[in-house]
Amino acid sequence: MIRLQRKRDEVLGRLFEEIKLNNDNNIDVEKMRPQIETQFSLRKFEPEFFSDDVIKSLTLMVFVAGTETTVITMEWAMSLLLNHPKVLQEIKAVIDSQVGCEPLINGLDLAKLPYLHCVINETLRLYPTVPLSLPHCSSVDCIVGGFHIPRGTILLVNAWSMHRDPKLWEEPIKFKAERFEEINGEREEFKFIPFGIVRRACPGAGMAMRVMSLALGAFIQCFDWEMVGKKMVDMTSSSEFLMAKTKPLEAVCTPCPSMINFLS
Ligand code: HEM
Repeated sequence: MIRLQRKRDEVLGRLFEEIKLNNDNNIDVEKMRPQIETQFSLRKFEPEFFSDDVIKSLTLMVFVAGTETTVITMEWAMSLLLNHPKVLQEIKAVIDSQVGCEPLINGLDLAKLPYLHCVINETLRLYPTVPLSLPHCSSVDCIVGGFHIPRGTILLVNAWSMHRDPKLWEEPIKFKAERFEEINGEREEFKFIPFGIVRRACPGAGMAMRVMSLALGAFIQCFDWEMVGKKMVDMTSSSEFLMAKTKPLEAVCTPCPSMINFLS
């Protein structure tokens, strides 16, 4: 642990030095910029709070909370699409007609691809990457579902079972992305909570949805995807804090003829 922490400190330290060198005399509060730069610029106003250690921890949190969750969800989404080739073809057709071959899909195109958004939501419903969310602690005595919960109890919310509850969802086990076309807002009835809810909900949810849509969109725009052999992709999940696939996804991708110029 100590060795790893030192290594982590070195990497972040180098990143800090680079940013400090580039920006020492050049801080423009209005400009869009990476999170670390923003924190450095805030140090001017609250030097005691924004110490190197605090900035390092906040930066690290974004890596820890943001990378694996996003990658695991994309792997689930791609696996579901391979097992449902018609849905994959449908998205591909929309990308071909709405975005075309060049340039690569960008943020503005996402508004034209609502179905891709539904596919990611349906993936997060069936395979919520953080199935038990993060532990919370009750701040007062309360009664939930008839159970008395004393103040100070550590609580886990089982998003996985809520997302598959037949009382809340029609055909809950079925992959049916179109169900999200009808759901008005992702927080409807709080039955869909892959990012938690309210005050301590995931602050990276918007970014995660955007990054996943862009990456999956680009994969589909650039390549034709097929399963390896005739077997369906194995969808067994691990039972860890982050719910990953037990068997990593293997797939065959071939560059789309129309994208070869762009890709090369
Ligand atoms: C598919 C991707 C992601 C999923 C499924 C996910 C899910 C979650 C969940 C369930 C929580 C706990 C919410 C609660 O306590 O009720 C959480 C917290 C958090 N997430 Fe995410 N997340 C994702 C991506 C990201 C990204 C991209 C970032 C940052 C760029 C991020 C940063 C955080 C942070 C900092 C917290 C802790 C918030 C707090 O305790 O107040 N997450 N996330």
